[in-house]
Amino acid sequence: MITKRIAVFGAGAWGTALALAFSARHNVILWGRDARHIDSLVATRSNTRYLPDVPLPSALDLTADFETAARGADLHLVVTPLAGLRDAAGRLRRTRPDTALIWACKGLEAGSGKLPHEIVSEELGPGAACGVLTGPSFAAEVARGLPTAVTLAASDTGFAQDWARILHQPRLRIYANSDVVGAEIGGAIKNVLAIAAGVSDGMGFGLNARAALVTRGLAEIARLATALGGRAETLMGLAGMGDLILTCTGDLSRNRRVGLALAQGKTLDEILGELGHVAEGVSTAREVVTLASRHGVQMPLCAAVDTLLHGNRLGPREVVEQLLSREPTHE
Ligand SMILES: NC(=O)c1ccc[n+]([C@@H]2O[C@H](COP(=O)([O-])OP(=O)(O)OC[C@H]3O[C@@H](n4cnc5c(N)ncnc54)[C@H](O)[C@@H]3O)[C@@H](O)[C@H]2O)c1
Ligand SMILES: O=P(O)(O)OC[C@H](O)CO
Repeated sequence: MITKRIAVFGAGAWGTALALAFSARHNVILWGRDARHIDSLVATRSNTRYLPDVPLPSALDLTADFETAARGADLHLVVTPLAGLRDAAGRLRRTRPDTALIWACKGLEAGSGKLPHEIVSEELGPGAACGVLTGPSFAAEVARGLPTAVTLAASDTGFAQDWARILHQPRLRIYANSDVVGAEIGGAIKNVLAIAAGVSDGMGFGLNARAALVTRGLAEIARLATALGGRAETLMGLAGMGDLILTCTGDLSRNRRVGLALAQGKTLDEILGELGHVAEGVSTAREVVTLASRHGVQMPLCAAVDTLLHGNRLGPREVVEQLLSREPTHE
């Protein structure tokens, strides 16, 4: 077994869960940007704000100093919301230009619509040693050691295979893949569709409607991914169908919970205030509509979510009626 020094950036639910899981076999340091939050983790040996009821092992180091975390690590794992990836990659370029970087954030960058690997390439240059960790994985379950399987995708197959082997554990299974675009599109768009599934379930549309939504949603994801150069089979795997099913059906999903609350008539501001976590589907819904239209890809479900979240005050029922009145096409 090879032991590595791993720096995890982002002390929210997912960063904490991954730090905990990897600390079973590696030397892990967890960085958070808020010194007071890190002080509370140090004092209580738990992350009561983002991942309650899970004790942090004594072997897990904690810091609010970015350079301290970055300096000695063999692997830099960025698990901030997507909004923090550009800044983290830029800081790594300055402190550790030789970085091996994996990110676990999902989404399209607000404003630019860029995928995570495009952000990283702009910050670190095109030849950086890097990849994305994604797939069906609720932090609370990984933190409890429940069996989980995810994808590590990198355009350099050797990087994906090497780090998948190093990070793999029996209860956190890691499958290597070389399709970064497919893996990232799967992870980004399933969050938008989970909001739709929450709305549908919250309005009592039933199990048939949810199955239709997941299936037609997967078709939307695959159309966009292939238009951008991804592979259709990636979307049949963990990073696509696997994560879509989990997030559309599992009530641990923050994105699904946004949809459930919209169906109750709550406003987006109220919902995000109460959630206390990031729900990446909210900003990704805006960006995916622009990206899809730029590539001539039809994504009616994602467009409906965007209308509901950011549009001209149509309620869930009107948006669903609009969708149902569309002319059916070939499957
Ligand atoms: N929670 C999960 O189950 C899960 C699983 C897989 C992937 N993800 C992805 O991981 C990413 C992080 O999710 P999370 O669940 O940990 O979120 P979270 O809301 O639980 O925590 C976010 C953390 O990041 C910090 N933060 C916010 N903006 C930041 C920024 N600009 N720079 C640095 N830190 C910042 C917050 O202070 C907080 O500590 C998201 O992209 C999410 O889609 C989450
Ligand atoms: O809670 P969500 O909706 O952000 O989903 C968490 C993970 O992405 C599930 O794989």
